[in-house]
Amino acid sequence: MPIVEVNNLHKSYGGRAVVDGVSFEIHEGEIFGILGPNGAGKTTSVEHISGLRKPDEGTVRVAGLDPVRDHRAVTELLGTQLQQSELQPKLTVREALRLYAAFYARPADGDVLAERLGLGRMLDTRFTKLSGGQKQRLFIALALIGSPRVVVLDELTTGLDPRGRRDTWELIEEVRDSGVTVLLVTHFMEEAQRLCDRVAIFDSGRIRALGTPAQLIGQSSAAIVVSFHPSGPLDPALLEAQPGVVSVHTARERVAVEGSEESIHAVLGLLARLGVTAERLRIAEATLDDAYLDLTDTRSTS
Ligand SMILES: Nc1ncnc2c1ncn2[C@@H]1O[C@H](COP(=O)(O)OP(=O)(O)OP(=O)(O)O)[C@@H](O)[C@H]1O
Repeated sequence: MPIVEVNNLHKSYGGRAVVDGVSFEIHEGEIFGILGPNGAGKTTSVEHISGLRKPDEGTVRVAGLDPVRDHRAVTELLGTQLQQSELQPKLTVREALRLYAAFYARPADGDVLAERLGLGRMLDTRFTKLSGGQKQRLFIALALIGSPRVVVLDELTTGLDPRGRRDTWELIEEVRDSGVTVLLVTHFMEEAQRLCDRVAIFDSGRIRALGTPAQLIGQSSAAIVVSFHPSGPLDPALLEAQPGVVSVHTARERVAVEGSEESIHAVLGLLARLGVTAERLRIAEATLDDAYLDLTDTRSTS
């Protein structure tokens, strides 16, 4: 049974559809990613799962419960990452964990959680004295303090340096491995590709694509980029005419051909027939970033 079910969700503000018929399911034990440009309706959808918004139409269920009607019960099941501004600067890590533990019927042991998240030696440190990465660890700890079955992490690694981001990814994987389902809202494609079991790409209030990162990359029209220095003159129009080729770019004598897997064989076959050698040949697979740009209208609506 899915732990989260969103079915035909609609939400409008001032007559404008912000969430326009969104449906998806999150399976227990997975890391589910939500991606999309600013204003795509990601946070609004997630706030419906947390019971902070009431759908205009459609249904949302968390472990079979209605987040609005059964708000108290859903709060016990769902941990939400807090925004930085919601913490008192003078609170210590221990005080913050105790304070938030008091909201739940079956809280985790704050000291054990702090230890697990690498904050064991920071228990008496005030919030303002923590580094960006330590603050993020504390937010994850606070999201987990109620022993939730699902944890919602919204733009968790924004503002972190590459090292801090990678450390946080490992933490999120540990959280998933401990049996907690993770809903991750992110703008970072690399993060989604590395972490998420499945991803939904939102755009203008709708889901444009949903699947594993590999499936979404496979759906992208330009799944492969073949680039090389041709040993002799080469007409780009001949390359463009090959089956599976999406685009051809030439920069400083290097030719880059984007296309489907089929295009590799077609391009290499053409070069062989023309007697042109592909020097310094590189074949790169598309990333989730390429798939995202392909699948979304990247204009911001907010
Ligand atoms: N309470 C509200 N009243 C009016 N408009 C709202 C309200 N909440 C959200 N919106 C609008 O709904 C749209 C979607 O917002 P939402 O925060 O869900 O987008 P998002 O995909 O999370 O964007 P971002 O990546 O910028 O966080 C935005 O245009 C926003 O201005």
